[in-house]
Amino acid sequence: MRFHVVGVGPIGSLVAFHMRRTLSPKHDVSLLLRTLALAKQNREPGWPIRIEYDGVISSASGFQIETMEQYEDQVYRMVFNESGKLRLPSSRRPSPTQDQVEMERKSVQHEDIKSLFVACKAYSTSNVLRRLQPRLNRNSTIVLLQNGGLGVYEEIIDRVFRNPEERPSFVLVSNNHGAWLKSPYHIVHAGVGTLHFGIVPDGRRDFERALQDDSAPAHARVLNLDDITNGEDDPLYERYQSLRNTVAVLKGLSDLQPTWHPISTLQLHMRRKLVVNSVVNPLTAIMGCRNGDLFANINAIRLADRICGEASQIFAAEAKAQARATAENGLMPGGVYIPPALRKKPLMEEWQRVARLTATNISSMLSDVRKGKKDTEIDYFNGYLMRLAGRYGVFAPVNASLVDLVKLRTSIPLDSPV
Ligand SMILES: CC(C)(CO)C(=O)C(=O)O
Repeated sequence: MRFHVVGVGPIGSLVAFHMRRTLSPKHDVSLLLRTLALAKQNREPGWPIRIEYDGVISSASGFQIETMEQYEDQVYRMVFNESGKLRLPSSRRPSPTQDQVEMERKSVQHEDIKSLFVACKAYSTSNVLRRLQPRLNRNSTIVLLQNGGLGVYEEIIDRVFRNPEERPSFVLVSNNHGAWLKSPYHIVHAGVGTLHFGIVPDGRRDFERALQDDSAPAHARVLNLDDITNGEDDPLYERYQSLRNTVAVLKGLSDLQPTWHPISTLQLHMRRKLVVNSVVNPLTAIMGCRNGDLFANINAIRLADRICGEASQIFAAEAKAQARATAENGLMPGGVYIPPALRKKPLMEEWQRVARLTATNISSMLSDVRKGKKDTEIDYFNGYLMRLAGRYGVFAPVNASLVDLVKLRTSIPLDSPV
């Protein structure tokens, strides 16, 4: 089987490296680059990716390379002439109808993508997926590896794959590894963390069936690949084969410490990570400081206290609304359960733990600001919290102010003279 990786920055490269090292050579790992210019940055055979860990450099090669531009360029040249006008196939034939154009487009289309690991920035993900949409279908699997995954997933469902029947399967990942790009295709794995992941339910199949198995004590029940699909006798085998294989690959990336969770547990991990990013990223980006400058600073702690306080109120309101909806549907009337890990104190402890652990890091948002990028992931961190706050009627002025401050920061040139 072929596994594609799009977004070959630090995390995409780290995952591609470990995939290539773990998988047997009969499986392909293709790096899907956005531009031909990126493809030209690495001319070595097999396209080696180097990972530096504790000063030791290891390399993996044998990747296939595809570029999105190459594909789109081919499509473009089939359909349009040099002056950008619709090509007439021959002087005798009438100009092509929209259907014919579509057929030509399909004929130059690359093979379908079965399994796609997406590690590009949150703000470019839905555009990238829209460009790749012709190659993705309901038998494909998409793994979302980026920060801000909850907001990214909602956006993709809303803007790209609107029809649930035709939608690929989705795997969400909460990644805690710290990595940075030393030079193209040379990544420093600075902080070993974990990969928590879960399958988004699709209402067709219970991927967590093993957890209901009464024949085993609750603590001994584990998620089982056979609940995704157990082979060719399954009428939905074609639909879920790529999902099963993708989950098997993720489980096998042992150096990245992966754990497959039920979706409710995964959402908990993602919400905690969301709050960490909503504290560390905007504060480091606005102040131009390292993560480690925050966790012991009294003013940073006071600001973080308000961010975490608002976040915990939002999560509590969300839990109440969900309990109400469940009771209204007559499904499981009962009390409201707010996971203790989403209360203010544990959230405060979590961002301080991560900031201490990644003390020497330059956060990804500060790095975007320093590169002069206009886009940052703020809409997927504090901006996502704000959207939840609006949905559940919670007042979140500190998160709202941070969104504005980060946007102000990126709209004014850094250190412009006064
Ligand atoms: C956890 C943290 C803040 C580490 O730098 C991060 O995820 C980021 O920089 O985006």
